[in-house]
Amino acid sequence: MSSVPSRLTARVSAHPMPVMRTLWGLLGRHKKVLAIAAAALLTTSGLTLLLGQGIRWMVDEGLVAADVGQLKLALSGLMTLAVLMAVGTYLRFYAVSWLGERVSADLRRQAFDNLIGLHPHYFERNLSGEIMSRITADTTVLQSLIGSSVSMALRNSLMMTGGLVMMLATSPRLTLIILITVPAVLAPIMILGRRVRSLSRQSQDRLADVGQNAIESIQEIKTVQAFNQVARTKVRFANEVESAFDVARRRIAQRSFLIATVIILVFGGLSLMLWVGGQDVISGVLSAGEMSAFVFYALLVAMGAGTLAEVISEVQRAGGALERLIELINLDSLIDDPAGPAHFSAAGQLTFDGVSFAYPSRPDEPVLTDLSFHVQPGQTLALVGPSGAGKSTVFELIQRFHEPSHGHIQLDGVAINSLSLSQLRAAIAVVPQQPSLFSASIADNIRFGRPDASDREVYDAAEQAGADAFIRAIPEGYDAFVGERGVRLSGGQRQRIAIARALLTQPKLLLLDEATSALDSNSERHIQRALRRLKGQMSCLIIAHRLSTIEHADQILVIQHGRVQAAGTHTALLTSSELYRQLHAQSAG
Ligand SMILES: Nc1ncnc2c1ncn2[C@@H]1O[C@H](COP(=O)(O)OP(=O)(O)OP(=O)(O)O)[C@@H](O)[C@H]1O
Repeated sequence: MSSVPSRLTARVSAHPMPVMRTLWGLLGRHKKVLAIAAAALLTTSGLTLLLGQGIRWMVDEGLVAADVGQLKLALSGLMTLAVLMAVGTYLRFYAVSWLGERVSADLRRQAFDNLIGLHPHYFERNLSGEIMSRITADTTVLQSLIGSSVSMALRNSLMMTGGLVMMLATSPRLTLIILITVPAVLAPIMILGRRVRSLSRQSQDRLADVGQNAIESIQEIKTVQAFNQVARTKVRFANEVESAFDVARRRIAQRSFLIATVIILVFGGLSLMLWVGGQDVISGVLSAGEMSAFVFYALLVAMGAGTLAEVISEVQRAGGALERLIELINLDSLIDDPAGPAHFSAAGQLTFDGVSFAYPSRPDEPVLTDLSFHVQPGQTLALVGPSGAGKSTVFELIQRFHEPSHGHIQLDGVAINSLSLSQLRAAIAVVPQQPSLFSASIADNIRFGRPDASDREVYDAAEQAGADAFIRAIPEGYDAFVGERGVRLSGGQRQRIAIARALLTQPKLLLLDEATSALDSNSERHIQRALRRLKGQMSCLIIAHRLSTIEHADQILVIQHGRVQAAGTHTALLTSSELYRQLHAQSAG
């Protein structure tokens, strides 16, 4: 949505040098193909230049001298050159396109590899559609840059240089006229090119907005339709599309103007040259063959300049795309593995020691203040409190999605930020408030945290989570496809699959955030019995609004405004805490 500022692109455009260095680094990994491409490029350019000499030979020795033998010889020479050029061009095209595809695939992977490990806060600031457009659209721009533009630029620069040398050798006077034209061509290219570049970047950003807008509306399609917002959504989308079109239109207008300017300047110069050169041939200073060869080289130079103008603006466009990709690849995660992770074997003892925290997006609003508690291995701790008190935030901190601003969190006596993220997360399993399922089968969803689990283990976990019976009642059973984000299942069914998924990983610390809120009391009792059977094998932290579900917890923390208001067992709290009594009465009523 356009109202959300784009952080991805907030940074001012990077200096071109690091961009070129990165590009070179990426290409440098494929030295063999690069060498083939370079050799083919040099050869075909050299051969093209030789063609001019073939033409001179054909005109002077064959046509003007009226010698059929020489004409034949010249033509066979030209034909041989053409065949060699065909082979060279084949190699060049293949190698260069291969490099384009390879580098964009490498970049796509690097960007995704870095993204998937970034701190979750990053994804709150940057919309998923926008990030995906970086990985797909920007890498495609790059593929065309390396796969054609760079090669075209190099080829045309070579031709221009070679053509100019040959022109000088043929007629320095005429060359002078061309040389005067060149700066007149290059100056407007540079100025207009810069404008095209900035518009290109804007154009890419607008496109990303369009993608994000569509993704959100489609993901929330039922909300959009139920609230009768189809027409307004269409208008909003249309505005995004039109604003993207408008920037694109301005970009192509600049670019068209750039191309038109180049054509006029180049052909103006050529006409001047033909006028002067034609007079030289008439007065006998130049031979007809030399004049033909000169025109051929001049055309090469002119076409080279024209193509360069076009390619330069494309290179600039891709420069923007590459800058953004490099930004993505080099982003450091705020949550990272420590340099030397501690040696660790989890038992499930958890300690919060004076923990305070505010979300990075609202640094001045403390969500947790001086929170301390202790859970022994195998114990169950319940967190209760009004909505927004900070209970789910406690779970986020345990999983190290954020760092506390003060205080320490320890798992089995080790600070969690001195454990590697995989050590920490292997010890924990979570059932979130809104369980997320992937568009795969039920079995695959349960296996998500332990892909190598056997069918038996999957069935057992489902049984403990009270899911086995309903899964078997579905015609395809465990192979049933759950739809995107699990839309084909009910809320309670999704919750039970999420519980099965968590139990299957055999965690030492199980975090249940309103995990049974959508279940009927029968299914809920079934899960509670299963959890009691597992007591001792894992510690359990439960957030619940229905207090009847946590009455048996070893310890209950009553949290309000991010602080512990009271702590104790159910019976103790009923007498000691007014807030607990209120919450209890509300949840019972
Ligand atoms: N990503 C976030 N960025 C900024 N603020 C957040 C974020 N997530 C939660 N908050 C804020 O932090 C506070 C605590 O939220 P939290 O989800 O921990 O509450 P809770 O006690 O679990 O509530 P509930 O019982 O409704 O689930 C709330 O005021 C919420 O608005």
